[in-house]
Amino acid sequence: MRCRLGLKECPKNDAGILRCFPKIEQPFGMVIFGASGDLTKRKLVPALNRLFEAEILPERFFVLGAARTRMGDEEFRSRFNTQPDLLKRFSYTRVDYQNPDTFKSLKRVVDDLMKRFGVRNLIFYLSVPPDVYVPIIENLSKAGLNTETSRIVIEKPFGKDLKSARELEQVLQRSFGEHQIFRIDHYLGKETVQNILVFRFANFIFEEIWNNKFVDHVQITIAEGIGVEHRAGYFENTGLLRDIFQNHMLQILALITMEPPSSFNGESFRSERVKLLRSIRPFPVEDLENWIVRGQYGRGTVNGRVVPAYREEPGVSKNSSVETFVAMKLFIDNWRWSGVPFYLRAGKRLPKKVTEVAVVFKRIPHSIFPNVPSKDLEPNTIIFTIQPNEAISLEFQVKRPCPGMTPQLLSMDFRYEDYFGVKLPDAYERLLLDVILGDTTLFMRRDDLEVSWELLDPVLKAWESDPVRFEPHIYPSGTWGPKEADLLIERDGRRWRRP
Ligand SMILES: NC(=O)C1=CN([C@@H]2O[C@H](COP(=O)(O)OP(=O)(O)OC[C@H]3O[C@@H](n4cnc5c(N)ncnc54)[C@H](OP(=O)(O)O)[C@@H]3O)[C@@H](O)[C@H]2O)C=CC1
Ligand SMILES: O=C1O[C@H](COP(=O)(O)O)[C@@H](O)[C@H](O)[C@H]1O
Repeated sequence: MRCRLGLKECPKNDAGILRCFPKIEQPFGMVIFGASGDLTKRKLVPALNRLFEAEILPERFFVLGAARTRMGDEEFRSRFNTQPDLLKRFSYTRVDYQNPDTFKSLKRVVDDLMKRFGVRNLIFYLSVPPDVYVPIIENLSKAGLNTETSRIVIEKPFGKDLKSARELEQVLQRSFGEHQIFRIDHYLGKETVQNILVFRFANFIFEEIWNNKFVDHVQITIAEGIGVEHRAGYFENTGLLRDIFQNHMLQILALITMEPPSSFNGESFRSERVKLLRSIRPFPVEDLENWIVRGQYGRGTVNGRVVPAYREEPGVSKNSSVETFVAMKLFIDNWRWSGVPFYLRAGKRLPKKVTEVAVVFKRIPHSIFPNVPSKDLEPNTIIFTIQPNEAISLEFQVKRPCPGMTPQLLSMDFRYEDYFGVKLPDAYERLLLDVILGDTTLFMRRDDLEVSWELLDPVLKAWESDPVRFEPHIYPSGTWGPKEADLLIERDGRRWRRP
């Protein structure tokens, strides 16, 4: 099938990197608040660099870093390993996020850059901890920078709870139109996450079995081997539930379970996603421990390296009760999924970095094979390996090539890199492109946030109200979390996959 560029094959450069986005015509300026931080260095600038190398970015654009850290243009540029011609478009200015006067100076700097580069469209990227969003938005408005042609990108976790998320939305709506607001969850930019939709809705056979008549349970794992790194300033005020579940986990769950939208573009896709989130059963706070397990990594060994406990990390309180691991069980109360348990887990300092979804089907009702009871036959499973080694696998039974009738489980695997022969574009490449183009399809809508916080707020409040009862269970780094997380699924007669 030909793609929107009319190509039957995905073009790639000699490094095997996918190069098939159309060149953008309209000029833009991007102001990155918090540009001295981790996201800018690890994700935003590398994504801009790849778009630049692919000659996708327009001739006229600039990037202005804005943060409190004192540095000049050259020091800012020296932080990044990118094409020199790209760095020529980078500059830096100091701002105090709380001080309106510094935003007046910022406007002077921006106006000058807009003249120099012939730019009208401004993008403000808030790559700062959530606590700082509101003052930045209000000061952009006071300085008159929130023009009709400007756009604003808000990073997850979109506030800290339902109340602050609503306050953030009110401030946002006062300063920008809905079409100008890009609430980013970068998992939606991942090719493998988007492919869940193509797998489900471009193939007839899977949708017919994608329900409680055939599915026994679903497991979603978002595991990381890294710890909090140098992000204690953010993470100590956030925790794993806000950092990963309120956004990435719930978005993946929604794509796996939502009803088919009438169209991918426009509001239909986003509406079906929100409809699904609304059907998740609220957690019973009276016996929350039976539904949600909190963990915090202790000392241990990851990939052969001895690592410190969370509480020993720089910037972390010595008696911090912030969770670095969460496992939960939930139900989706609708016709399609009624009665099917969903087991979700995410954490830091686990044995490896892997994100996968496993749709586990029911066992056969009766075995016709001598000495092979149905309980010994592993069920069919469809596994979406979101990252790394991106793939989709189907596990099924075949006959072992020997006398008798002995089934053997094997896996049929589609691996992106083997099949397409390209390295997948990073999520931020696609999402930055969509921001520049003004396409909000892969971004969160305000009701996405409303619903996800409505679901998790009672959990956060319960944890805060009884810190002793909900003290996180310490687990050794390099393990799959506290044993309580295993009990969560094992008491239902199931077990976590070891991806
Ligand atoms: N890092 C990641 O992998 C990802 C991060 N995100 C989101 O992106 C945003 C930024 O993340 P990240 O770059 O990792 O964050 P950082 O902790 O690196 O903070 C970014 C910048 O914000 C400023 N900052 C840090 N703490 C405070 C504070 N308490 N008050 C005011 N300013 C502060 C600092 O700049 P200065 O002091 O110079 O002003 C810092 O360089 C967050 O909302 C995060 O959830 C989303 C996906 C992935
Ligand atoms: O949003 C976040 O995501 C990263 C993991 O992103 P990935 O694309 O590498 O899976 C996580 O490390 C970070 O804590 C969180 O803020």
